[in-house]
Amino acid sequence: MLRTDTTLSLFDAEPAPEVAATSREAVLALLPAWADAGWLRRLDAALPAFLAELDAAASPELLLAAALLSQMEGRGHTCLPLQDLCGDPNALLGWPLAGAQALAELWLAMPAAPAGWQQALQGSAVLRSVDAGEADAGQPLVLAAGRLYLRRYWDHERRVAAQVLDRARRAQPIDEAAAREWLDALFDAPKPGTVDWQRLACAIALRGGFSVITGGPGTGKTYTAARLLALLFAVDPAPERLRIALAAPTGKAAARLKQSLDSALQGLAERLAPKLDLTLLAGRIGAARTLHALLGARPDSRQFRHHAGQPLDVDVLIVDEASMVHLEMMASLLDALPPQARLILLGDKDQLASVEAGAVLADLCEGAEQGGYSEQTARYAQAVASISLPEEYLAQASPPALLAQHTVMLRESRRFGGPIGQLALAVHVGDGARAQQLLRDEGPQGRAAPNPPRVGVKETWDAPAFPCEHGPLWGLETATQADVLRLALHGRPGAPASYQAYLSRLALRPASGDVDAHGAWARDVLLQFERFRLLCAVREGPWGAAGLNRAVQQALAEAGWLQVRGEWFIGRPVMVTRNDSALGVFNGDIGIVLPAAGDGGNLRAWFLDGPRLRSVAVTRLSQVESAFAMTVHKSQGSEFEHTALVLPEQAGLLLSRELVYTGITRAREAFSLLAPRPGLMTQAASLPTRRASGLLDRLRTT
Ligand SMILES: Nc1ncnc2c1ncn2[C@@H]1O[C@H](COP(=O)(O)OP(=O)(O)OP(=O)(O)O)[C@@H](O)[C@H]1O
Repeated sequence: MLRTDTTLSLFDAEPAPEVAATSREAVLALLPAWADAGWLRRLDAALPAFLAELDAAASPELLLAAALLSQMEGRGHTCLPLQDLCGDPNALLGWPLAGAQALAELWLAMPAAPAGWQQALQGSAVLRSVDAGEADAGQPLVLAAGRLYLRRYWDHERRVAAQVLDRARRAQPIDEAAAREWLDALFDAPKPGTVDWQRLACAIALRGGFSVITGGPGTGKTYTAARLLALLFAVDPAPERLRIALAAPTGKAAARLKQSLDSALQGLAERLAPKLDLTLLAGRIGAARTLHALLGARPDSRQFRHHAGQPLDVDVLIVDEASMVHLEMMASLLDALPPQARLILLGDKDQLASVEAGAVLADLCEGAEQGGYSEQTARYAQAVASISLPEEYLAQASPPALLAQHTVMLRESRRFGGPIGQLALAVHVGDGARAQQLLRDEGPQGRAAPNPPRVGVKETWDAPAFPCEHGPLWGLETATQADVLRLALHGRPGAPASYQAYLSRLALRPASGDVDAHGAWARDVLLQFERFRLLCAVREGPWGAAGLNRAVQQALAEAGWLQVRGEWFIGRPVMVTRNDSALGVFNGDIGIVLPAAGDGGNLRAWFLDGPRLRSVAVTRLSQVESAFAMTVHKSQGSEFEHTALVLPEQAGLLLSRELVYTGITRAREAFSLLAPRPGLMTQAASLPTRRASGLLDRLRTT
């Protein structure tokens, strides 16, 4: 289940002196030292101390397990599976050598099998054993199905699974003849011997209260969602009252969803006229919002305005970029959705999960590649969508999993067939050698351009020119920070988009006073900035987002491109790091600091939400960071003409297959990889991550 990449086994450590048992005091004494060494966070060491105060009889096993659980939760896992803890603790925890050795010594005094752990954990006043049938008395820890949870995450998992399954079971009444007629109108006639997965996705989403449409970049998730909305609208008995809402985890992803849906609906209008008036449908679709805004986030609170007692006013909710929706948010969303409403999740199951705990979409889509459709689903697909599902997509297990009957994976990319798609595929299947070959060999076949001119840049950036023989893909596996800076400012042959595009526009500020021209200028600067981005695997260090932000900013100041004066200066790109619903800015929003229109305009951060331009006085923005470089995590939901992925010297478990895949799929026309030493990408491609969670087991219902 979990990655087993580690080369060190805990038990390879020097044999430690025989330790028969340990005490709670001994464990509590060790943990702060482990936090000092960086193997645990302070928080992880503080939790057992707190639990020991609540329960003076808590076992040493419980205190150690609580610290490890807290650390796991900080890395995105929702629980500590005892089986994996006993099987390969090192692979589970991913500690560096010194940490693994320290743990190995303590390990000798710990139970060797899950049953031993279970016994040592049970009976404490701070733990509720669901397996032992204990009642809920508000205990902070929960032991269920051999997994140790922080109470909160156990509760979220339970609620998400119950809600998803309930909604999937809630069959919607269907007039099959009408559905067939509309699917024929919405899609071209099925080609014999092929499966139109988009058509199937619409048919499947029509019959349940819950459905998932997954697929890689450009496979037509939004295109399909537009057709699905038209279908739902067409077959609804009272379409004029249908309330449709759109949402995504970030403002940018929400704006993209709305834009793509609008253009897909425009493309459909002619096809469906005069049978269906899509302007009426468009009028029923609300603005695309962030999930926080949709649910009604309250300042400094985890509670939302909408919940089961005050549900959302919606009949159909489409959530895009669902891979970024973490467990807690999914639980809140499902709670707030009226029971009869339909939820349609769109997303790429292979992308990185959110930084927060849980990988809900990946769990929901387990087995989506194989289909796993029941005979009943196959009959329905034939009757309603005229699709004959090949044997290989029918369920091997009997009875078939319920959720598979509500999930469709789109398989043909319309935008990503070229070299970038091939590279993403190679990484996705773990073929690092092929990925490297693509980065080395992908020549432009005549498209080579000379190195772009270098303007106003210090000599240090002018190391030997980047090679000319590369097209959309390029990798430099012995890169220096100067290479990264040079690429950021000049691009490379085959991929000219760089920060130079927006920097050169900064100088074109129109005469003061002309508000329209000022707005057009701000828009242009923002759009040019969005053409290129440096993405990092990590935040800290010279190869991390924070380090590169400082380096790029300093280099641009030295080169005279930016007049850096204090924190706020014209041209500083900023990323919002905390939702502020009062200001209307949300975590992940990217803006650029520019003056307000008018004489000596005060500095404002300007943002683009799709076509809408807005600005916020910089004095009101407290939670932002520079955005020349950003982590791959933060880049989800965005695409850039040219994306450069910078890998760090050391990233431990952070450097995963999903991270590199997500970085590559942010590139629209060109992708560059910069790494300080060879082999990092191959290593990452061989390391798939699976987050520990009990959701999958709960969802494996038939
Ligand atoms: N069946 C189809 N026929 C023609 N064009 C299609 C079809 N499906 C998708 N497209 C086109 O392919 C492009 C990508 O589609 P779309 O944006 O819906 O993909 P997506 O999976 O939502 O992408 P993303 O990964 O960016 O979210 C769009 O230009 C869309 O119009």
